[in-house]
Amino acid sequence: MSSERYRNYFTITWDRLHRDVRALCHQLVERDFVGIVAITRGGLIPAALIARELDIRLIDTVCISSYDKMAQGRLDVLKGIDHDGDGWLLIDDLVDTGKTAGAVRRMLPKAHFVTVYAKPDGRPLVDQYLTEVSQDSWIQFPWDTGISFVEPLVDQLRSRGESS
Ligand SMILES: O=P(O)(O)OC[C@H]1O[C@H](OP(=O)(O)OP(=O)(O)O)[C@H](O)[C@@H]1O
Ligand code: HPA
Ligand SMILES: [Mg+2]
Repeated sequence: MSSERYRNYFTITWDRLHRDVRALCHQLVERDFVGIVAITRGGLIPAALIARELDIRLIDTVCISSYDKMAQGRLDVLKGIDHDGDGWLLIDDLVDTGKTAGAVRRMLPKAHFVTVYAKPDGRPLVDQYLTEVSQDSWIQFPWDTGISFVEPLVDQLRSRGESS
């Protein structure tokens, strides 16, 4: 699928991500989980933070490749798992179209599936999420971005010939 369906950026900083994950943990802390299954790669970062908050040491992965930057491609399962997810917490960073979540749900039907961010099309596939993001927004994660210098506005305009 083409990246033209995204019209806005929803930018998440490290600090925002950490606060959001901690808020999600408040909704999970009363439950007992055997362990965590993280969906690579995006699920690995929230999984590590959630494992710390909930004191979970047993962490497994489902390894999936689907998007190439903003373009959705064929979904490849590189590593599956040999149980149905009963008692396990399944974590991804986000659900967008729901294609990845649908495939993992079929593998682990009994897992409790959470994401930090959810777009409307994928939302029904997860048990819990923290923040809803519009379907036409691309979520920019801190591991995909960096801090860079921004030229003062007057200099930007001068170099474009829009100001004296
Ligand atoms: O709901 P969907 O439309 O399937 O999109 C959601 C998936 O896309 C992203 O992973 P991606 O394939 O980009 O790989 P990554 O986790 O390695 O970055 C994200 O981490 C989810 O796993
Ligand atoms: O909005 C998104 N941001 C980052 N990765 C993604 N993979 C699917 N949708 C997204
Ligand atoms: Mg992913």
